[in-house]
Formats: sequence, structure tokens, C-alpha cells
Amino acid sequence: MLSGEPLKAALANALRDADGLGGQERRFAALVVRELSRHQRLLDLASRTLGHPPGKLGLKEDQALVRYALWRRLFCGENWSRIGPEVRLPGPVRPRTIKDDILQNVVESPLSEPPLPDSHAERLAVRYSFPNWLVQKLAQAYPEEVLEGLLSSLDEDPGLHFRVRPPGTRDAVLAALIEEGVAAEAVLAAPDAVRVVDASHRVFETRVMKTGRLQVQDVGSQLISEVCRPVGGSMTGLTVADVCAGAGGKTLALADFVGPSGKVLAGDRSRRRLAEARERVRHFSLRQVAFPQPMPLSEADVLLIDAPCSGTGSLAREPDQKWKLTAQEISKFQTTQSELLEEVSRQVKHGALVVYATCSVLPEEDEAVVEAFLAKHPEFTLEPVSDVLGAEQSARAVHGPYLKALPPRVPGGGFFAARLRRTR
Ligand SMILES: C[S@@+](CC[C@H](N)C(=O)[O-])C[C@H]1O[C@@H](n2cnc3c(N)ncnc32)[C@H](O)[C@@H]1O
Repeated sequence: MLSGEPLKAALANALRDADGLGGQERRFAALVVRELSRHQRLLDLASRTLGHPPGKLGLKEDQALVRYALWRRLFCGENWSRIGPEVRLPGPVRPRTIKDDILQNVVESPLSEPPLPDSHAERLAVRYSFPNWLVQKLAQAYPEEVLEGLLSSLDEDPGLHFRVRPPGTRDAVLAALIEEGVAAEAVLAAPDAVRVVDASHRVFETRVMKTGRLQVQDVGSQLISEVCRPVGGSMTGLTVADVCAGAGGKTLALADFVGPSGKVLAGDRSRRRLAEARERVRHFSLRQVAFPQPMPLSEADVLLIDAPCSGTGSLAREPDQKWKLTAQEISKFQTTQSELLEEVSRQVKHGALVVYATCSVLPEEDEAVVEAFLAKHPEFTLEPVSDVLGAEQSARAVHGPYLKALPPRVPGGGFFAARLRRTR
């Protein structure tokens, strides 16, 4: 976990091998690991002002312990006046060289205000624990009030959101959840989105969940499937190609939209992710989904390119990516995105709709890719996403012709989508 592999995978591996941990302990461990990565910059600054600069601590484990103690102190809102038993415990599973009196000092010494950087962007980067270069990029893209809301949302646990199935049954699903004693509410930013208020995870044990009436899915991600709809709304019977289906998150929604008389063709470069998608499709018994190789793209009425991207809109869920991403990688993503759009567009039939989408909040992977494509392809026309979104969703998530679902107005992660129609 401390060796630099993606946190999500490292955590899944570590928890799989951790015999003897109960569900609550597993959830706590996962929460803490994400929190320490999320607030890393601020925690390390506090550690430095207390005289324990991160680089000077003996082991990575020591640094993790100091971060943990400071996280409890700064973020847990309790009277944290002594080292907690979970930190003090010795043992082979927790190697460390740091002494208890140093940890005691970390949790007891008065914390002075650190000197604030001169630049506004850098102050935000410290406050919300982001690298400077990334905040500088975002500051060029967003006005100040949007920027601060976005950074503060991406610096918080986004919580769990669900999509109700079949589409349009939100009230009935909410009532059924309440009947089973799980408090949940509608999220107005997407027509089928709900948030479970009850933090106990009991929702996963409900009949509602077990009968396939809920799918875990971010609200902005749900909006991407919504903008694949034709004007007028109904996708029943259409053929949709989900070109970058990954583990099938949007494939399931698209399959629900087209219904048994329609077809979803799902593909992805990664066999492993596609195997997960197959499994989920089987779980939900969606016979309208096929995984043809190669994909017959010219048959599709709608093609979704949910492109590989920097994931800057998902940093609240995968906070370690803040520290791993580089500006060079972002420009590589941009190249891949443009190439994918080119490749797919060559095979699109006349009248078909291409939806280009990302979970990036950086215009260089979003509008810039679309605008460069349109400049070279007069046979495609940009259609406003507001043509197919309801008034509530448009008010929250539309920016010009594009879908720009940004937290906190749309809770969860940040997402982008554009509708490109082949008109010639
Ligand atoms: C943003 S993820 C897709 C998420 C997925 N649609 C969902 O809703 O869960 C992007 C996907 O693009 C895939 N990918 C990358 N390059 C590709 C290519 N050239 N052709 C097809 N898929 C590609 C990656 O393997 C990854 O699964």
C-alpha cells in the first residue's frame, strides 16, 4: 500500500488478505487510507510545523502514523488529547521506529498557523491538499467561486450514489427502501439518482438491492447516459455502441434505456474490465448486451466514447491520483482521446450520434478535444446537451452546449460530455 501502486487496487488486495477483520473494520481501514491520501499535503505541512518533516521520519510507516494522528486531530472533531490505542499498539503488523513520545508530541503540541503562500492558487492548493500545478491549471479554467467549490468537494468523501432501475421508478424505490428501514433521498441533479442517507451500508442487504433495483453509480456518470438519448427521450429499440465500456457502469444504464428490443454493443481495450462488465450484465440478466469483436460500429444509432482520461473529476474517490498524475500524462491522454474520436467517427453512419465523455474537469481533455475534432470534421454538428436534459438537470449541469457536471452542484465526481451528430 505504501509502495506507490494505485490505492484502490492496493486496498482491495490488502483487505482481501486481512483475515479476521469485520465489515466495519474494513470500511474504517479503507476510509482512513483514502483520508490520509486526500489530505496528505495539509497533514504533512502540520507535521513539518511540529518539527517532524515527512522526509526525516525513519520509515514510510512512521510517516503514515504521524499523518494518521494528525488526521484524527484535525479532521475528526473529537478531543484527541492522547495517543489512541490503535496507534500505540506495537507488533509485527505495524513496523515502526517512531517513539510514543514523538507521537504524543504530534497530538499535543500547539499547532501554529503555517505561513501562507502569496499566490491565491497556491493557498487553495495547500488548504485543499492539491499539487500546485493542478490548481494552477484549474484556476485558468474556472472562475474563483466555482474553483473553490470544486476543490473543496474533491477534497471530501463523496458518499455513495445509486441509479434506480428500471428508469423512472425513483419514488417507488425510495418508498421500498424506507419500508426496509433505510433512509434515502432523491438527488435532483439526475432523474434516477438517489443517495442513501443511512451510513451503515445496510442498503446492500435490502431486497431492493438484491432484486437489482439499484446500481451504484455516480450522479454525473448517470447524466452521461442521459445525454445519449435522442431528442424526445426514448431510446427503446435503438442500437448503442459503448466503445469504452470498461467494467460496464454505463453499459447497464444504456441497456435499461434501449430495453429488450434494443441492443448494446460493448467493447473495451482491457479484457479484464470487459470480463467484469460481462459479469455485471449477467448479474442483471440483460440479454440485450453483446460483446462483439470487432465492434460493428456502422450499425449503431448512438456511440458512446467514455474516453480514458486523467480522472481529475474522480479525485474525491481516488485521491492518490492527485499525487501520481503529471502534466505530461494529461497531454498523452489528450492525444489518445483525439485518436479514439477520429477512429470511431470514421465508422459512424449518417445521422448517428456520437457522445464523447470523460471524468476529467480539465478543458484540454474536454472542450478542446471536441473543438479540435469539429474543426477538422464539418460532417459532424455539435448538438446542445440541453436538448435532452430536463430543466432541473440543465440548470445544474449544462455549460454552453456541453454537459459539465461539477460538484458541489452535481454531487459526487466531475464529468463532461458532448453530443456530436453526423449530419453529412
Ligand atoms: C473512463 S473508462 C470507462 C468507464 C466505463 N464506461 C464505465 O462507465 O464504467 C475508459 C475505458 O477506456 C478503455 N480504453 C482505453 N483505450 C481504449 C481504446 N483505444 N479502445 C477502447 N477502449 C479503450 C480503458 O480500458 C477504460 O476501461
